[in-house]
Amino acid sequence: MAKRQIPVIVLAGFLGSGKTTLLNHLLSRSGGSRIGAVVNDFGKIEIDAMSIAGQVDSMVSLGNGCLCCAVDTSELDGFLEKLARPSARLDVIVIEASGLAEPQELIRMILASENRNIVYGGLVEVVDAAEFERTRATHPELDRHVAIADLVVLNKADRVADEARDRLLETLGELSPGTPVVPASYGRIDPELLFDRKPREDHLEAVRQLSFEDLCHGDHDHDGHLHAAYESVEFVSEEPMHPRRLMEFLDSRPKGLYRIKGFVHFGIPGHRQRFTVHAVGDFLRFYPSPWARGEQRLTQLVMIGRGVDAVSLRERLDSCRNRSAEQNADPNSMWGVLRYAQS
Ligand SMILES: Nc1nc2c(ncn2[C@@H]2O[C@H](COP(=O)(O)OP(=O)(O)OP(=O)(O)O)[C@@H](O)[C@H]2O)c(=O)[nH]1
Repeated sequence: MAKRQIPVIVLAGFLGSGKTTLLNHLLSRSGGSRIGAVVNDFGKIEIDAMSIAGQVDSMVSLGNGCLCCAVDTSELDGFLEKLARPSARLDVIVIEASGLAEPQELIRMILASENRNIVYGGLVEVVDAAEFERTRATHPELDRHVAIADLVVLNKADRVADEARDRLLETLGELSPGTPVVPASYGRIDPELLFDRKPREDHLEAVRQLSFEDLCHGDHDHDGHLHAAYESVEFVSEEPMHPRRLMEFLDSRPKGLYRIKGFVHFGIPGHRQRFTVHAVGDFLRFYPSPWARGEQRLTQLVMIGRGVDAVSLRERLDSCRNRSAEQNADPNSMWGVLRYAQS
């Protein structure tokens, strides 16, 4: 009997569209299926990997830079080899691309892999219903990503009115005729939609054609990639953060700073939990949760944007450190943070 090959699904979508949320949903709803994940963070601190660790059957993390730019694909091959070994007993492997990755490059790497245990399983493109029209105006490349998808998830449907959602469904349908588009909130889609989906031949053809063009033009050009214009800035503090000052920073964050993610330690009595923070465009949320046992109380932030001044960002965040959190434990100081908190 022929050996079953493990499908490798690419999960892509612009910064903050909800890829990690969707992956976590899949992991919690996988039933008996065993899922392996490859997580590719854009920033140096692996926030995405930390946000899913613990739930996954097998995970490898590739931080600091887009996987789609790997000149040497042996790194990804090595990871796939590790995940696809029979002893891992995985049913499916999901590659969560960075929010700035070029999915067709990742698909090409999978197609080029000589690993006989795997097979390309399709592209799932996550679209942020609240941000898509704006993002696509600045990044027309996103249309191309939707066009080669095998499943489009119109995520954050809860953030738009019904009419806007219907318009978006229509637009997405036009961008990728014949491709299923499913509206979702918090990535809650039926896992069966992914696992039994075969990549469309015409989409694969489009990717292959690109590959041929690239060959004709020599080395492919990363300047045209989404991430060429973006940079990430990291901030780490062992000292707790001052809630009011941090809120001032977040409320006046520079326009080009599209994405912030990470964990914040305030250390204020009554609020000593880990506050996961997410900003996507204008959206801002804190999610309080207990620290893991033995986890170091740290603030770790990754900020991703265009034309941002890294030095000034770090200076501004430095001035948010609360050097004596105990003395400055004003019970009202958390109010601004709690306004954006969601449990
Ligand atoms: N309201 C709402 N928020 C959502 C939904 N899905 C995700 N979010 C929130 O959006 C933020 C970003 O979600 P992530 O899953 O981290 O997005 P991502 O695509 O993995 O982000 P990057 O890896 O940085 O590109 C988080 O605060 C999520 O809780 C949704 O359907 N509705």
